[in-house]
Amino acid sequence: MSNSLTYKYPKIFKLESGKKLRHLEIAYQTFGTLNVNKDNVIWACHALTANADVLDWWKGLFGTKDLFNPEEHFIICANILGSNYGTTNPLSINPTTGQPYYLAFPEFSIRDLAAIHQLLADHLGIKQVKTLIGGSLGGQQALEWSILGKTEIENLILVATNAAHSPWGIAFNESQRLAIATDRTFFANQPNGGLKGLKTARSIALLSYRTYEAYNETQLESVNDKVTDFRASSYQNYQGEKLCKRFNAYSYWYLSKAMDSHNVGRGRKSIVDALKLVKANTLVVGIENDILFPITEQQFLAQHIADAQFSSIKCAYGHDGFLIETDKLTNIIGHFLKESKNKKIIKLQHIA
Ligand SMILES: CC(=O)SCCNC(=O)CCNC(=O)[C@H](O)C(C)(C)COP(=O)(O)OP(=O)(O)OC[C@H]1O[C@@H](n2cnc3c(N)ncnc32)[C@H](O)[C@@H]1OP(=O)(O)O
Ligand SMILES: N[C@@H](CCO)C(=O)O
Repeated sequence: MSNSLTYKYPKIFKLESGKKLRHLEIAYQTFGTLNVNKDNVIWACHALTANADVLDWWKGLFGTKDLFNPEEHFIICANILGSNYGTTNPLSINPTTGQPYYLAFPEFSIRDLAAIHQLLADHLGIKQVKTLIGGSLGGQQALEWSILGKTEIENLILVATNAAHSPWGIAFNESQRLAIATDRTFFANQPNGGLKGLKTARSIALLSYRTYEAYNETQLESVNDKVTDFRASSYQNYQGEKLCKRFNAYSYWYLSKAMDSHNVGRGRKSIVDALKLVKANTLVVGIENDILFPITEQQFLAQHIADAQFSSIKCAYGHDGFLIETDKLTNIIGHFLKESKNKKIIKLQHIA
């Protein structure tokens, strides 16, 4: 039912910056079967450190017993450029030197990630996506892809994301890169270069993914006499080390820069004009106490994307709630998709 595949793009991929990437490989997974009408595609875009296995990291929303069910849908998720889960990334071999790229990897943008989704869709012969969904950096890609307008996207679901990355978000990312850059091994260009820095970067990032309340709920001490060795300290260390076991500092560096670059208004008349280019039935979901992508950003998206619906969920976790609150997302998205289907039937009846 699930397939792990790689598409080797036969041409040179031209990045938004004008730089060129040879030997682009896109690692992706599919779940389920494309139906005869080719109209059951659900395309998920992953966030910063996830991978193409959407049934693993978004379980509860994607799975045999879930809303996006591979027995009914053809689910596709591609690992993004720069990430270390199979797609071309800074540790891949640079065909010019025969050595891994490391810091010679070209910088890329969210728009490049969207263009690569388009390449894969073309390769798979997919002209229509029933539902395109992404949260956080995944939502940024989904939005850019919808604006690109080359594939017909029936439903677009944007969760905890924005139209342009905020100064606040960029400042968080820059602080994480500063942490990586203090680790001199990062500049030695070796597979585990910068890991100490990456640990600190994840610790900083976590503060933006969680909330004051979440730390109180999970890390409060049960005794009052401690002066050191706090649970919250151990949690930060643990989370930093956990990421270092499955990621690398170079991918993190480049992906965080791509996130900073996100601005749908770039090279277009304005952000508002760019949002007007979205043709899909759109649902925007915000998390009420998300400090990284505050709810005003999703309200803005819903205000400027034609006929978009807006919904919010409560989650003590904050931003990472988009990965955790799958029951709430299932309710909201399920309802939206039902309404969207009814609207389509009424439209078709009208035409007939
Ligand atoms: C190959 C792959 O694994 S890639 C796919 C996995 N990653 C992704 O998809 C990226 C997106 N996912 C995420 O960002 C996260 O997994 C989330 C947001 C969904 C959940 O985060 P989690 O870290 O699981 O939850 P939370 O913040 O509550 O932390 C729980 C962990 O911290 C540990 N922990 C909690 N308190 C402490 C403490 N005081 N000291 C040390 N460790 C602690 C728990 O034991 C638990 O450990 P575990 O992850 O080994 O089970
Ligand atoms: N926790 C998410 C990032 C939040 O956008 C991840 O590690 O991918």
